[in-house]
Amino acid sequence: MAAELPLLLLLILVAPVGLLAALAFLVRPRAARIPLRGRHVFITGGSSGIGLAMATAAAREGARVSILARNAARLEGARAAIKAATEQDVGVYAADVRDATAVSRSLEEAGPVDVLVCNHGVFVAKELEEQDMEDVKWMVDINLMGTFHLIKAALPAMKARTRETGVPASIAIMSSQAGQVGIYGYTAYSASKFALTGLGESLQHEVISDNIHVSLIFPPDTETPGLAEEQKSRPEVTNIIAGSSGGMKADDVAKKALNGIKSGRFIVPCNFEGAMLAIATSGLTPQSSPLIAFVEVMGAGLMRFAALCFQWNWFSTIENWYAKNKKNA
Ligand SMILES: NC(=O)C1=CN([C@@H]2O[C@H](COP(=O)(O)OP(=O)(O)OC[C@H]3O[C@@H](n4cnc5c(N)ncnc54)[C@H](OP(=O)(O)O)[C@@H]3O)[C@@H](O)[C@H]2O)C=CC1
Ligand SMILES: CCCCCCCCCCCCCCCC(=O)[C@@H](N)CO
Repeated sequence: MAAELPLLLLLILVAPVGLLAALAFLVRPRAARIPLRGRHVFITGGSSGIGLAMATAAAREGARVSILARNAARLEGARAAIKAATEQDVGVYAADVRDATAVSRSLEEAGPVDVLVCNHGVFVAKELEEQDMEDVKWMVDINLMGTFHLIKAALPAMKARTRETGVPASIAIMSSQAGQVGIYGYTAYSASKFALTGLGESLQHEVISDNIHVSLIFPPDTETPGLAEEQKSRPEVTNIIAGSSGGMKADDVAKKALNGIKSGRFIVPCNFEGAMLAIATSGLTPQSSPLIAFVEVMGAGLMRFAALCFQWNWFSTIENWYAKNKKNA
């Protein structure tokens, strides 16, 4: 026994180092740094909430920022607010992401993009039975189809630009923690956000040869005008379950998002629960960090167990709520 002890200690030490070395060789795509200073950052939904916070932070870092949204007055308000906060002038484009022609026109006017942030998004939480199909279609059209329109329109010039400059570019997509796990009240919204993961994973394969890195950002409930509006009608059960992940401020989400983009991360969690969710749902997602890959490999079983505990808790919440409110009586 005493003779085997050093051997055992050696194994315990060597095994993780060996795994880390293997992962350093394995992980793909290769890590990249994507600078913001002096580059063109185009942010949809940049007139409010998370998009406005990202536009402000990017301008502060010395990027040339363009923002796109529908409401021209809110765009002008955002332009003034960013100017006041950073002394930078941003370009504003009034367009609806559902209108492919208007999106193309805006991108043409704005010029080639280095960092495309598809952040626009709409959400109304309701049980599917209570939700009109118009609202389902509205969320899918804006959150999913709008993102397709943007990427289709921006990609050719982005590719030409990376070829010309050799500096990596980024396509960032704003998902949600409701894009990692389905939640009561979010059938349409979650579907629109889960779809973005499929879009992003496939797209990363297609654009890696052009030195373009895709980032998917997964915020929890975040204090924004959009959330304030949503909370007026969000089902109580949705409120309780969404409360499993700590709420954030838009500025903090913006900081996490921009850091993720700059380090070329594919999955960008925003808080501690988000980090757990990222491990639990890592599946076949691209990963450029050996260290995070190590945590994913080691944490997979434990996070699956944690996930089952969360589901136990959520199903209990639903059961209790229905019992109390006699919905099924
Ligand atoms: N706040 C939260 O709790 C969370 C939000 N998210 C996601 O983050 C993103 C931003 O959310 P948040 O900041 O709360 O949203 P807000 O409602 O505060 O802002 C939404 C922005 O998107 C724009 N927008 C909406 N529809 C369209 C459209 N059809 N065409 C062009 N622009 C549009 C809005 O401008 P206008 O109306 O003038 O077009 C506005 O600038 C969304 O994708 C959301 O799903 C993810 C997790 C949590
Ligand atoms: C393995 C361990 C798992 C750990 C924790 C899981 C917590 C999940 C909470 C999900 C919250 C979803 C909020 C959606 C916010 C949103 O997008 C809306 N506000 C609309 O904008």
